[in-house]
Amino acid sequence: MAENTASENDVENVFISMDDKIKGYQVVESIGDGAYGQVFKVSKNAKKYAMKVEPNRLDGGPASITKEIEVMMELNNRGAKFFPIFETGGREPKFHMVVMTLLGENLQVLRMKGCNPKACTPGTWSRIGIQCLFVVKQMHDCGFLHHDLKPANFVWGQSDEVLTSRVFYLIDFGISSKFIRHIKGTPINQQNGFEFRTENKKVHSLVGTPKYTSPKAHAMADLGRGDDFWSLMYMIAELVKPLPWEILEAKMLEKTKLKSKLKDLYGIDAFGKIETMLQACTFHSFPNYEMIYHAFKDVFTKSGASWYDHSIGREKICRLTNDGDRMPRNHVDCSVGKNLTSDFIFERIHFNMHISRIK
Ligand SMILES: Nc1ncnc2c1ncn2[C@@H]1O[C@H](COP(=O)(O)OP(=O)(O)OP(=O)(O)O)[C@@H](O)[C@H]1O
Repeated sequence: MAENTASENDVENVFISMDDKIKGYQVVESIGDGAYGQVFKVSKNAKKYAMKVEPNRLDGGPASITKEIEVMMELNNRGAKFFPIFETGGREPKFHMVVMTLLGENLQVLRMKGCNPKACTPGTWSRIGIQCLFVVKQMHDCGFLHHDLKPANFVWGQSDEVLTSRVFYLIDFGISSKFIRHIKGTPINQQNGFEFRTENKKVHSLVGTPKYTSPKAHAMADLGRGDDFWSLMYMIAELVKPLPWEILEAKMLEKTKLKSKLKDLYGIDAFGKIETMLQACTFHSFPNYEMIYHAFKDVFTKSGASWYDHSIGREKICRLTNDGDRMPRNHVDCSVGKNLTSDFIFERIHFNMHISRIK
């Protein structure tokens, strides 16, 4: 779906079986499939990890895992929370691979397991919206755009991790990009040692997954932080009710998306001002994160839901109910959203805050 996808015929044939050992990691089971390759649960020294494997391209072209490793390492080094931790990675004879923190199920799967996959309660979708906003903002604060925000790329922490099993992590940085660059001659960690990279006047292919890409992606514009938020807004709107372009493709999808209004997708007039704000965002703009936060927060408050409700949809998923019963409730850190007071989210990292003022 995403940019740069090589077709099956353009890549090495790679068959990984459950008995294989790769760089000392024992393959345990397959846990995910994507456009670029496969993801396995692996183990080493009694610890479990996730390993993503991407077959080499026959034309010798770059592997998206190389970019993924670069981004993951920088997010880790900058202390960004709720991203997988890089363990090891690199090139094998027939494929590239990366080993990282093993996380839980993705939002797409969780939604399908809920009692009504087509509609979550306002308390649930607003809570998820706030958590996802938090993690995306951290990525932006580190100077990166994700470019492929969609339910399959938000995953819960592992089910047996008390603190993180109900918090969304962001994965898949294969087409992420940096919108800032280091100014030569300044110390690498100095806050004001960065500037915007040059804006591309035109891009040549659609970046991201068509269902969730921003209107500007369809116009082949160089994307900025606001465009990640279009994707996030579409992704959360899909938890409210199916998107009008759900089953459409190509031109019809684009046409329907461009004439749809966020306030109608959410059925809430107040979401209209988020649309206006995002429409005004350029490559350089610092989106109004606070406006999005308050829109979700208002819905959450009115819903009367609790931060400690672990469900997706109206009914708790069986496995979660069982885990939840055993857990000390006040120790479960699904309260990440609860802690997102203005202070926490808006005066936290601000690594590139000054950049918003450079034009
Ligand atoms: N660290 C992880 N822990 C647990 N599951 C993971 C992890 N990384 C990926 N997965 C699972 O594997 C799926 C595919 O992973 P990923 O999105 O990274 O692959 P991809 O080939 O880049 O996919 P895409 O088609 O979106 O480009 C995810 O949706 C998720 O369910």
